[in-house]
Amino acid sequence: MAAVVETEGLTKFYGHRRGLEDLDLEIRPGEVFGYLGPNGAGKTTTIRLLLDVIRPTRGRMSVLGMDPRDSRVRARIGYLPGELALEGREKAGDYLDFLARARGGVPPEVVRDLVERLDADLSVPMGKLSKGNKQKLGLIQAFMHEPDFLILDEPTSGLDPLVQQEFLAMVREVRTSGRTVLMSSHVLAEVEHVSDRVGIVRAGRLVAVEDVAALREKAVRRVEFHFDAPVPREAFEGLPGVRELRVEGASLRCTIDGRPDALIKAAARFTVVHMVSAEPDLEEIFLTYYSDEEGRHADAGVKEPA
Ligand SMILES: Nc1ncnc2c1ncn2[C@@H]1O[C@H](COP(=O)(O)OP(=O)(O)OP(=O)(O)O)[C@@H](O)[C@H]1O
Repeated sequence: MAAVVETEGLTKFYGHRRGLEDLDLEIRPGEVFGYLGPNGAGKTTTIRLLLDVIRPTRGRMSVLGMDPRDSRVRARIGYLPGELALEGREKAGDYLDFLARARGGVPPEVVRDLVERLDADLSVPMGKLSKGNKQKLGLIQAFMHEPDFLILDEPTSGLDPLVQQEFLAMVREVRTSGRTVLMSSHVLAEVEHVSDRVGIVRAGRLVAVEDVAALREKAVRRVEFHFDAPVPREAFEGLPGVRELRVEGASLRCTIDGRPDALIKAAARFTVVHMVSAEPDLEEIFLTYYSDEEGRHADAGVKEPA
């Protein structure tokens, strides 16, 4: 099947300032693509180009197999902007009804269902919406007409953890139905559980595209085993991927790089009473893409405080 997004040498300069340069990107049908980078990396520029809000300095692109200037493209896209300009005294709920009609008559129960799922309070005038409710309204209008392609710019900002979970469930449902999602974020943790692939953009350039499953396999995990009796250190030395090995009496701690298979088989020769394996730290891998030759993190803004 044809790509949902295909760009070739896509470039945008704002005067002399680089917004995006030579982007070659392919987003496949039915995938959730996480588009990651720190502030100012070029994520919003990419999104605005795909939506024909701004025009490229050079390069070419197609969206849903068409030129983004083709007016038929927009109707098949659901878009959540990074910054929603929602002002005025009109009730937020009324504005949503207006959008539902403008999208060719979205059934009221579909809108109601989304309002309930995201626990949105739209009873107030738009100018008085809280940041979280503004974001929810933005999501509802992006999802409600069941578009073929969802473009979500920083979708989880301002959502509390429970609502974030519901949002991620909605994204998974979109994928299950064979539709496609592009979501930007500056935090890997926000997109890694739902993305099939992530693209990492920095200073206007795409520096990597990675399969999330492959990233996870490469990731470093911290592992602990507790046995019913002391174990010999030699039994665990030299195992593939095992580093920082510490054996103290009946406890073993180490990091494991890649598959834990050999370590688990070695441990299984003794009686394991307890085992702890931390989630792989993908953020660590992600940050290596942002390090310069000296290993410093070039963009401190990438990592959010925990
Ligand atoms: N309208 C504009 N005029 C001039 N420069 C711009 C304009 N829009 C973006 N830029 C510049 O282009 C670069 C990329 O910005 P962009 O907004 O695409 O980044 P981003 O990754 O979306 O960041 P953020 O997370 O802050 O939105 C930045 O250096 C930014 O200052």
